[in-house]
Amino acid sequence: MTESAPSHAEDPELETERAFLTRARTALTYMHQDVVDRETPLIGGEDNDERFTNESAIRARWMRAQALVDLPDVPLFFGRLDYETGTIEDATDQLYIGRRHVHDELGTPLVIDWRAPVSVPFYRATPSDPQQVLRRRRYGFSDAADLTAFDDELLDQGIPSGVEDAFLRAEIERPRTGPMRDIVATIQPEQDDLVRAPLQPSICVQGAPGTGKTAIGLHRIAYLLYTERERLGRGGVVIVGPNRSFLSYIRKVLPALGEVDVKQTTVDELISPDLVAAAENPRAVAIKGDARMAEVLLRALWSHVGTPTEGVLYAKGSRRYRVPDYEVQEIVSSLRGATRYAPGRNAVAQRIAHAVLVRMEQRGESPDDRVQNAVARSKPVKDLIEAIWPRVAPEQVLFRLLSDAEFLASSAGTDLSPQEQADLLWPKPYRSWKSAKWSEADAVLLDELADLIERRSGSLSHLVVDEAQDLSAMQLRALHRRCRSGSATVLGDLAQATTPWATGSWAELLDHLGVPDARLAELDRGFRVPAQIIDFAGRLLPDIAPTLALPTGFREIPGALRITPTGEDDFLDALASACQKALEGEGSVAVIAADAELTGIREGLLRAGLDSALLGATEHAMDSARLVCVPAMLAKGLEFDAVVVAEPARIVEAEPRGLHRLYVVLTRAVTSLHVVHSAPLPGALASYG
Ligand SMILES: Nc1ncnc2c1ncn2[C@@H]1O[C@H](COP(=O)(O)OP(=O)(O)OP(=O)(O)O)[C@@H](O)[C@H]1O
Repeated sequence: MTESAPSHAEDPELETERAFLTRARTALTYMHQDVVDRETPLIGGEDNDERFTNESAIRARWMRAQALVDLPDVPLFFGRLDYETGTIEDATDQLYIGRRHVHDELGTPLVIDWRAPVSVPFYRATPSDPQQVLRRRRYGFSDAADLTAFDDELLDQGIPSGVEDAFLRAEIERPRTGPMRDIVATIQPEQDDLVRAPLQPSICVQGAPGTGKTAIGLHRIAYLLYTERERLGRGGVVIVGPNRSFLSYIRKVLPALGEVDVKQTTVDELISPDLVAAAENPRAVAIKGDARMAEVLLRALWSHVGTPTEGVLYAKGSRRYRVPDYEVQEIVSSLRGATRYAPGRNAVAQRIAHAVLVRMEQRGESPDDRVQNAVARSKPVKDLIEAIWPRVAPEQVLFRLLSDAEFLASSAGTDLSPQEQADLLWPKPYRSWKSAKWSEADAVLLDELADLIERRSGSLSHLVVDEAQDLSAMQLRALHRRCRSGSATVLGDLAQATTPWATGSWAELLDHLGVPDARLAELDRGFRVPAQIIDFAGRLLPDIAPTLALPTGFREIPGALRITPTGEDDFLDALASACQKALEGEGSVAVIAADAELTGIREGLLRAGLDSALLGATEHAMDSARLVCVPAMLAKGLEFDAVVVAEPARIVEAEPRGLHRLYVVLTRAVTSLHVVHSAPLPGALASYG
């Protein structure tokens, strides 16, 4: 806790609270040891079911033990609610609220999980609606998780704390080192409403930078795993983030909340984990992400089904049965497009076999189902199907589309312009579909084709999609296929959409994701970024997202924003001194620049005398180095105490949606932003001053 929170250094009550903390810690250690020591009851036998049951039991015990590990730097409780005697059934009238449930050796609860219904008033009670709470106590902790302070609100007397904001502020301003922390002690009511929203309907949060979207998504998962563990356990939960740096940044939040079994991945890894992606031209990537490709693929696939010109002649002993060409044509055209492609082949075989059976019956025979199956598998039927409804792999279809201009044109119809078709074709085609190298955008198309050929089971129970505004229609469709009957938490900000294939509207995006009825909530109270910085970056909004409201900053910090114009020759010196200045403060520092400039900037900073020990090699050094160089393309979702932005004009020039990218870059700072530029500031920023 910083100085802004109240301190009670010599207070005997503080000593009592500390003693209680020690007692709770001991109890947790006991709970953990109990799970570790307990034998897992295993069932005898070695068949698959029994082995699976035993493995599941061992894993469940391991996970429980993991969830009960006491993390030394994470306080066990952060608040207390006092009720009038007798208000809460089966519980004491004083509840300590913490990250997980802790009980003593007799089973008496010591700390109540923040997710339990009785904890809700900690987040929602107000002096005007005390929800039967007499007193709400919040605790302050040192970075080493020592209890250092507390503050009371006497809600029944309508006395607000007066320092509630100070707690939140102190929490936000605690210097950043390493990965993201949980916000469980200070979740705000508008956030709590989304965290505790029921599993259905899905929710979609449009939120300005730093409004807590990512935090909400993670806490919501922890909450849902508490209230709906069984339903979610069936299919599992997956969090999809924009890239590995981001996933590494958020990796510790759920474990700190006791949840150690949630998969966190990127959309590319989820769709095609083993792909060694080939590079490709950005215009092709944008077209491949467009929803029109779904129609193009559908046509391309079904164009493999031909029109039969001959009937089938089936022989059994000396007898011959003929199904004429027009009847086979009818069968094929009634099934074309009516099922998935692969089951369609079987259906055609069965229908032809049935037509043979009818002829057998007409001759007084009495064939049964076995005969029908034998006919369906017979050579003449199989040969016919191979000729008119051939087996195809997704790769074969896409290979033809990307290498054969005529095939592409006939599949594209009027959906793609001639220029778009030209952009899609490989400049140098591969020799065969087996030797083709696929890009990430291709992998999504292959996924779509695979589903058109054979339906995917799509068993996930819940999907959290962070930075969803950047996903293409085709990626969203691929995600939907993995979670067909589940629900979703969709998080994003249209103003931060930097991909050329971004859909641009929540309605359209939710439709592609298969959750058109999701509840849409908008957040505009920014916690990360000081007000002056948000106001500065917000000048870009009328150009990049005119429909969105201007966000507000929760905090003002004097001197939070600095802008230094320089000449070209002095640029690196000015940048180095901005870094030195930023390093004088506490916490993490990032220099963010256009990707292509970064290596030069890093070398320039070292030449200008910046201590190489302080300077991490890449953004991956975030856990250890004080100062990291971050390419603008990877800044999304990250945050640093101090940010130095080098040459915004270069960031804007580097890509088609460069102004959106700049908006992302300018909103990463918790405490200070220093912009150093030799070229004029882009867009509406130019007139700032
Ligand atoms: N209620 C809160 N209490 C303390 N800290 C908070 C709270 N809400 C948000 N924060 C902090 O503000 C910062 C921004 O939160 P988060 O990254 O979740 O925002 P975001 O909306 O996802 O931002 P962006 O769109 O820029 O990625 C984080 O450091 C988070 O811990």
